[in-house]
Amino acid sequence: MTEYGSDALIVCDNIVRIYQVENIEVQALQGLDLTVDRGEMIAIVGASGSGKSTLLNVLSGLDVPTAGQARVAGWDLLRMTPAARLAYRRKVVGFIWQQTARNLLPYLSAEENVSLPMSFAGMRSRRRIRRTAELLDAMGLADKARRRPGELSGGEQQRVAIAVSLANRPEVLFADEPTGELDTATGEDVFAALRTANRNLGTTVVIVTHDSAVSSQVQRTVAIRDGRTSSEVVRRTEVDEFGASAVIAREYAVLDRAGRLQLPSDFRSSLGLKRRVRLELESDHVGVWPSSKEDD
Ligand SMILES: Nc1ncnc2c1ncn2[C@@H]1O[C@H](COP(=O)(O)OP(=O)(O)OP(=O)(O)O)[C@@H](O)[C@H]1O
Repeated sequence: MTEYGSDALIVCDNIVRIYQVENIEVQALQGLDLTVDRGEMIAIVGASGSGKSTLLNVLSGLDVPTAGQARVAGWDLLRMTPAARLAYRRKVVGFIWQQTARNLLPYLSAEENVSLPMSFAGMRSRRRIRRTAELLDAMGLADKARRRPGELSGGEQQRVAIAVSLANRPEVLFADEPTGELDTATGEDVFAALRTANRNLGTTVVIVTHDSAVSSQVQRTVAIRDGRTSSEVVRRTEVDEFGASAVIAREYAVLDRAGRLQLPSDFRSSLGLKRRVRLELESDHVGVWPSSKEDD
């Protein structure tokens, strides 16, 4: 059997993150599994406190899980030296925060902000200038390159932030509520910019969001509940016999490596499924029945 997620770009295998707050343990992630393939653009959704930000912090190298395995582009996130962690954060991943002001240096122009990570990486000036112009152009901001963040709208600032995060050609872009502070139309522009990064530049994109306009437009939406992945919606475009295309969305329960899955609570309550269930293997599905009265 091949190793779990061996061909995926991001692999989280049973990750646990426990915070200790004064003698109380908070389990922010409780055995979370997730794989993301290279080139995917996915959304992560979930109620407040379900563990989304903790997961992004782990994946972007800001935080270290208590247990489990997490790998991104071959980097083992539980076993990195401080120097490797810095290199990982500079070269392998890009990050966009919800608070627009946190993404950019206020006293630098848009082009200076985009150019900065390339200077840190030691890129020669001529290449840097060319790439800065290309990135701002791809984000639809060629005419605003000289403006400082304070002279740009919230959506324009987020698009500059996307250009900054793409500067050193990261493998993955992580965005935590990138449209959270924006109105609908501006949020759409930011989402379009992320899509450009994904489609035209080939960057894998992972977005944590409460915004249904975002989560309904990506290929896959992963739902997190109580620090675990609980379900996934996969979307694909189907063309009918008349040539009309429609997006088909299908919801799946997540099956972990050990074969465990969670039955939705409304399924359990409507059939009275409790403590144990009877399983039967059919030719193309598995049947789940309540245990018989006599055995209860
Ligand atoms: N630094 C910390 N110290 C202690 N507990 C924390 C810390 N960070 C997060 N938690 C706790 O871990 C759990 C998950 O938090 P997390 O911020 O990951 O959730 P979230 O899904 O991102 O929520 P939101 O949508 O509100 O941002 C919560 O119970 C939270 O209180």
